[in-house]
Amino acid sequence: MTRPGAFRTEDLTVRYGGVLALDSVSITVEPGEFAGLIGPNGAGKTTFIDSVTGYAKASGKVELGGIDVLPLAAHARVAAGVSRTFQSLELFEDLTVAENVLVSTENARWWSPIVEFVRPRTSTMLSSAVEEVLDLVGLTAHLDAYPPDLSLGERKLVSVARALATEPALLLLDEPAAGLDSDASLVLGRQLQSIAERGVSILLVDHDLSLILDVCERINVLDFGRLIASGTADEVRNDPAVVAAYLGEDIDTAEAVR
Ligand SMILES: Nc1ncnc2c1ncn2[C@@H]1O[C@H](COP(=O)(O)OP(=O)(O)OP(=O)(O)O)[C@@H](O)[C@H]1O
Repeated sequence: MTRPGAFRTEDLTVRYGGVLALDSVSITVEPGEFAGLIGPNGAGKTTFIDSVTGYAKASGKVELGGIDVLPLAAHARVAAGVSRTFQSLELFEDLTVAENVLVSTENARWWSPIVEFVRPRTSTMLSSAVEEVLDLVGLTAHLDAYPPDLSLGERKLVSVARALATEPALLLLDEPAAGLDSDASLVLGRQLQSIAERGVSILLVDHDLSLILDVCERINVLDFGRLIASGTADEVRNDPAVVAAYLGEDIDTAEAVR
C-alpha cells in the first residue's frame, strides 16, 4: 500500500445553488488512522466524500501527503491515492468476486492500457494482486463466488476490496454498514480496522453511530455543512454541540438517525 502522508482538508466549501452544503470544513486524517464522519441527515457527509474524490465542485484545499489534489480530475485523484465506495454497491452480478476486483484494478489508471501494451501482465500477476486485496478483507474463500451467493456483509466487503485494488492511501467509505445487523456491522468494522493498521487512512461515514463510536479513533461531526466537533468517541459523546445536533438523542443508541 502507498503511504504518502496525512490527508487534510482546509476550508473545504461546496455550494449547490443556494445551498451551502459544506462550509469551510477542515479535517485531518493521519496515515493509518481510522476516522469517522457523522452528522444528521443532510449534514454534508456525502458531499464531503464527493468533493474530496472529485465528484462535486469545491473550493479550499484537499491535501494528501502535502499535495493539493483539489485541482485534479476524479481519475487523477485515484492515481494520487484517493479511493471511495458508494452507497449503492454496484457489483457486477455476472462476474466472480475476483473479477469484480480485477475490473477495478483495470480501471484504476488512465494509462493502464498503455502500460498493458508495453508490458503485458501475466494472469499470475493479476491474480496475486487480486488475491492480496481479497485476503485483506477476509474474502479469500469466496474468490470464485458470484455476488448473489454472498451475504450482504460479504458483498460490502467486495466493494471495499474494489476500492482497495487501486492501492489507495486514503479510503473514504460511504455508509458501508447500511442494511447490516449489528453483528455483521461489527465484523465489517473490525475488518476495516485491520486495513487501517496496514497504513491506509480511512474515513468512515455511517449512520450506525454505535459502529463509528466503537471502531473509529477520531470522529468528526458535521451539522448543516459545518464541522462542529472532532475528537475521540468519549469527547464527541459529551460534546454539547453534538448532543444538540442530534436533538438530545442519546448518541450511543441513536443508531438510525435518518
Ligand atoms: N446534487 C445536489 N444538488 C443540490 N443540493 C444537494 C445535492 N446533493 C446534496 N445536496 C444538499 O446538500 C446538503 C448536504 O447533503 P448530503 O447528501 O451531503 O448530506 P448527508 O449528510 O450525506 O445526508 P444523508 O445522511 O441523508 O445521506 C443537503 O442540504 C442536500 O439537500
